[in-house]
Amino acid sequence: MKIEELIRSVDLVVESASQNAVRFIVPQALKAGCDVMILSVGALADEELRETLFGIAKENNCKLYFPSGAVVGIDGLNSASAAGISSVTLSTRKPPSGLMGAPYVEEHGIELEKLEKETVLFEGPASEAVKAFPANVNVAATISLAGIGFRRTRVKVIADPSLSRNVHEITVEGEFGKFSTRVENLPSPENPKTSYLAALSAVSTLKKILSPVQIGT
Ligand SMILES: NC(=O)C1=CN([C@@H]2O[C@H](COP(=O)(O)OP(=O)(O)OC[C@H]3O[C@@H](n4cnc5c(N)ncnc54)[C@H](OP(=O)(O)O)[C@@H]3O)[C@@H](O)[C@H]2O)C=CC1
Ligand SMILES: O=C([O-])CC(=O)C(=O)O
Repeated sequence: MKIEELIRSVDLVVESASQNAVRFIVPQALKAGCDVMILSVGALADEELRETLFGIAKENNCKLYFPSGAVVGIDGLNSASAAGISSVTLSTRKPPSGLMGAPYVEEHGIELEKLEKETVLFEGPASEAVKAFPANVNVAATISLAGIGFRRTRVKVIADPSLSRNVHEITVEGEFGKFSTRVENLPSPENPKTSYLAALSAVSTLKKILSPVQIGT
């Protein structure tokens, strides 16, 4: 069955494919009246696409869901953003093999397999991080959407050969005070590229959509 036919017969589309899939499928799905859950959140760093999607969702009275993905702390960030937030930082540490193929790594000729100790590969705003590492720091996009946007959210990407887990640390400061979170993610049993928690967050978001009881922000 073609995508165009499929979206006419469903209530909710779950995108878990790629940033290109977000560009291609999500506008069509929203126009067809579907709610949409997006995992390739990095696509939303493109301001034009972001405003288009938010606009179509509003016009068609559809919901766009962005699960917490591979990070913890989006609940606190959501609460904190009801008042002023002064800074949000994300530090992502991955085994070098988890960063292979990233455009930033290719463009800079970084020889990941030769790294012997932890190495900071990138430091900059989330707007650049998600383009440099589209399959690795979608979490930076989710944090940007929940908090202070893609330009003000600061991201560090570190390759660490001593790691077997994907480690994401978030620090947020604002009128509420300050919090820090750290998660050490095991890979998904069926897909070593992606943290298991990201898949679980999609399952949890589905349950939240269907449940009459909502817990947490
Ligand atoms: N929000 C978060 O915290 C996280 C988000 N992600 C993101 O979620 C997405 C899925 O992750 P993951 O499962 O690890 O990715 P994979 O690359 O392992 O799998 C993606 C699958 O989607 C297919 N696909 C990609 N683009 C299209 C398209 N345009 N139309 C149809 N099928 C398509 C691919 O097919 P083929 O191989 O044939 O191209 C592949 O089977 C990725 O964008 C990833 O970056 C991942 C982890 C955490
Ligand atoms: O799975 C992870 O740890 C995070 C990830 O790839 C992403 O955010 O794109």
